[in-house]
Amino acid sequence: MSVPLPVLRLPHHDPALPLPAYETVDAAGADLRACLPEPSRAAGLTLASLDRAAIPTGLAVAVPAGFELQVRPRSGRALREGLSMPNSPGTVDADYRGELMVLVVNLGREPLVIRHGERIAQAVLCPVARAAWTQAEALDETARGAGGFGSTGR
Ligand SMILES: O=c1ccn([C@H]2C[C@H](O)[C@@H](COP(=O)(O)OP(=O)(O)OP(=O)(O)O)O2)c(=O)[nH]1
Repeated sequence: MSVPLPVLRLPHHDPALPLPAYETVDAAGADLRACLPEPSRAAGLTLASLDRAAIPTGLAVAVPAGFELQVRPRSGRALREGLSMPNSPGTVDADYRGELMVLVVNLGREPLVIRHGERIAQAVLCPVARAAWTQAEALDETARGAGGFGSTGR
């Protein structure tokens, strides 16, 4: 299924950077690139261990109603360096028109550098079902009941 997703290059977007793209035919996520502010473009942005930052993409999107865009970490740098997202998966709502941001956290022990133009996260377009929250007096019974948190197999 291919869903049109309008994407705007904001005025500070670096035109040399490509729009998000799927790297393989069946990739679920399109990679998002860091679009750093001009002063940090040459050196990149250094994140100390356990530091967080909101990384701009320079892009805004209009997610169609009935969908959300999930922003997720990429596995490679997560494994190698601990580059993660404190809000993973980030939720981009269908009515959001601000800049698409990637919240990152350095879970590694060493500082890491986010470079301008680097692919720092991936965006997955997902259908959303909205719940009609209705107050109830009782819930139907199930075999699991209130068991959870490792209750099975004991
Ligand atoms: O990784 C993310 C997460 C969110 N957003 C944008 C789009 C989203 O629609 C908006 C609000 O996100 P969220 O609902 O997660 O934030 P909140 O803390 O609940 O704030 P709000 O009260 O604005 O909803 O921020 C991003 O650009 N990247």
